[in-house]
Amino acid sequence: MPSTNRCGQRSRAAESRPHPPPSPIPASRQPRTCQAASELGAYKWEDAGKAPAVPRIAAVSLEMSAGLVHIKNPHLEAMDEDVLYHLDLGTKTHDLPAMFGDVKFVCVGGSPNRMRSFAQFMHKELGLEGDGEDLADICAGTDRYAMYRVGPVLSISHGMGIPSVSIMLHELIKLLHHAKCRDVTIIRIGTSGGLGVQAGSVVITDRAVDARFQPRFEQVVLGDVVVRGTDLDGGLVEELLACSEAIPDFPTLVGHTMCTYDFYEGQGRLDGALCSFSNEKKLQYLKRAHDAGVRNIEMESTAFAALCGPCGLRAAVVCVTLLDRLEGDQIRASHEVLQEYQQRPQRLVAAFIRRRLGLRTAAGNTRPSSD
Ligand SMILES: O=P(O)(O)O[C@H]1O[C@H](CO)[C@@H](O)[C@H]1O
Ligand SMILES: O=c1cc[nH]c(=O)[nH]1
Repeated sequence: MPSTNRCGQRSRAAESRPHPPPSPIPASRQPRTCQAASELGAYKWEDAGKAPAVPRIAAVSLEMSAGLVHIKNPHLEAMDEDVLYHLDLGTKTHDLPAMFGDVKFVCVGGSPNRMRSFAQFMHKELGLEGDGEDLADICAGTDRYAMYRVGPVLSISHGMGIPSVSIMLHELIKLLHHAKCRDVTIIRIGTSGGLGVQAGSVVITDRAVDARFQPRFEQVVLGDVVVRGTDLDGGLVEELLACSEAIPDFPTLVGHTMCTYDFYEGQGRLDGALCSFSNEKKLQYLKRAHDAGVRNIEMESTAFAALCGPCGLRAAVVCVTLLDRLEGDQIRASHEVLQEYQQRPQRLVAAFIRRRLGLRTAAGNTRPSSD
């Protein structure tokens, strides 16, 4: 495998650097760990008040080996209806297997317009009939998220930040499970702030890390901190990087992505309504992040990885960088430039989907509309 892509931008440094050791946490503050491998074994069935007929671990591994999406919640089995409230869908009101059973690719991103424009772009890239202009929003009954279906591709918006993406993913993963989808690949196509990379570069995430540069996602559950791993699919990273070779007009690299709970202070910005640190401290922090292998910063990747992987979805994160955070905080590029930047992850992911489907011509070299 080449050590750089055509633009010479592959970040080997980010891949080869060992994990920095976890920062010491006093025993009294040690969070309850719920890493993917140990999670099932640690689950207490008596807590759920219902033992399954088939040992759950065996049932789940059967589902996984069949490529099915599985949910790790025994309570769902006892429900006669599942209302996916924020998607305006449900198991009694909709025939989910008929609507979604053959979905193979799910693409998610913050903005409803971006995800509509991506769906229209995929309509063209897949050579489907019509111009794709009249695609219906499947979630039109709610204004929380927007969802479009184009052939085997589902395109869904998730809003900004971990709480918003997490709600959408809980319902989306249940939807894919109820629909009996198999072998689903899910990709976040987003925007981000770069670290030491040229604005407009596309970063394929090899590791999603938190604001302490650790590959973990922490959530308070019933008053305890639960920690989940943030593994992404290494094979997908390589496949996506290989697809970038056919799109030479922007740099694509592999690196760690830092996920924060905030756009301003949480990403070390000096330009929020509040700021509690100096420019010097900010730069020290961002340089430490860069030294730890971080090449971009956004606000969903750890939750995305922590939810998708354990449920049997092959997951990847592909984000364009809108600026280099070592050079500033404000995003000053023009509307036109930002629109074109946003299209870059879409073009790469379209090329990937086309390659997976065996469609050969001009992959990635047409452009989405500028919505
Ligand atoms: O471009 P999207 O997908 O919205 O993602 C990035 O942009 C938002 C901040 O502007 C955050 O949600 C961040 O993760
Ligand atoms: O700096 C940036 C740009 C886009 N999205 C982020 O989360 N941060």
